[in-house]
Amino acid sequence: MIEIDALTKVYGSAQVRAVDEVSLHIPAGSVFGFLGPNGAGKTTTIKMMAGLLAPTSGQVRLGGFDVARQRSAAMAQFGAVLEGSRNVYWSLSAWQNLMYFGRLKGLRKAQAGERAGELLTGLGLWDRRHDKVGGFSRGMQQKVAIAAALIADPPIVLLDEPTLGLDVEATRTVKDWIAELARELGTTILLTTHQLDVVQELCDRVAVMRQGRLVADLPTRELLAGFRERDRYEIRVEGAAPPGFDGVTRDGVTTISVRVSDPREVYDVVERLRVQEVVLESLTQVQPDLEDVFLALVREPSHA
Ligand SMILES: Nc1ncnc2c1ncn2[C@@H]1O[C@H](COP(=O)(O)OP(=O)(O)OP(=O)(O)O)[C@@H](O)[C@H]1O
Repeated sequence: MIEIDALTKVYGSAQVRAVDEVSLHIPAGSVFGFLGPNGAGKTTTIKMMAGLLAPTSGQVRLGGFDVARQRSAAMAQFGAVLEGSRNVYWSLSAWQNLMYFGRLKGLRKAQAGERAGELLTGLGLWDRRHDKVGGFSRGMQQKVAIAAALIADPPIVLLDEPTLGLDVEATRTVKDWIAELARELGTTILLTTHQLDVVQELCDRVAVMRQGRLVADLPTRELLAGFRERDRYEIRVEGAAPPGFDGVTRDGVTTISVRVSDPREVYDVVERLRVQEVVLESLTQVQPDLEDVFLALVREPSHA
C-alpha cells in the first residue's frame, strides 16, 4: 500500500510548485497509472516516494512506513526504476549487478542467483550476462534496471517510464511481468508512462496530474465511462452517403461517424436517416480510448 498525503514540492528560488498538495492512496495489489503531460510533476512525485528528494511538505508512507522518519524500513518496501537515473552500476556486469542488488535486499546467494537467472532469461539478456552494463544499449540497460528493481520481489514497485526504449518483445515481457506481479504476488505497482496503451492494458486505476495537481484519480474503467458523453457512434448504411451526412463508402456500404454530447441525440440522427429511407446496416458505440480522455483532461482550462 502506498499512502501519499498533501505532498508538496516547491523548487528553488523560482518557487516552482512542481507538486502541489497531492494526496493518493494506492491499495496493495493494484497497478496504478500516473499520467500527465511533460512537466506535470510525475517524476518529482516518484522521487519523493523513493526518498531521493525531500518534500517541502506532506508525507509518503510505503507499506505503512514513513519515507522521511522510518527511512530504512520504507526503503526495504520497494524496488524502483527511475527515469534518466543510473539505477545500476555500469562498471559491473548484468549478473554482478543483480547479485549485488539481490544480496543488498537480503536474498541468499542461491536465491539471488536463481531469480537473476529467471529475470535475465525473461528479458533475453542471459547470453550477455557477463558483459558490463556500461557497454549495453539504452534498452538493455533499462532491462537490467528493471531486473534489479524486481530481484527481491518487493511489495511495492515504482516504475518511471519502464518500457521507454524497449523493443516490442521486451515491452511485452515487462507488461506481462507487471500484470503477473500484481495478480500473483499482490505487488503494488505505480507506473508513469506516456504510452497510454500500457496504461489502458495494465492499470486498474489512473491518476492524471497537470501543473502539479491531480485532475483525476479514478478506476481506469470509470475514467473512460465518465467520458462516455464524448463517445462516438459509427453508423453503417447501405449505399452512398445520404444527403446531409459525410461518410466513407466502401463496397456499397457507407460508414458515418457521429459525435454526440448526449447519447439520446443518436435517435435524432437515426430519425433523419429513416425519413430518407436509408437502410441501416449497423449502429455501434465507439468507446473512447484513454488517449482521448487524457487529452481532454490536460487541455481543460486551468482553475489554478
Ligand atoms: N531540480 C529541479 N529544479 C527546479 N525545477 C525543477 C527541477 N526538477 C523539475 N523541476 C520542475 O518541476 C516541474 C515538474 O517536473 P517533473 O520532472 O516532475 O515533471 P514530469 O511530470 O515528470 O515530466 P516528464 O513527463 O517530462 O518527465 C517542471 O516545471 C520542472 O521544470
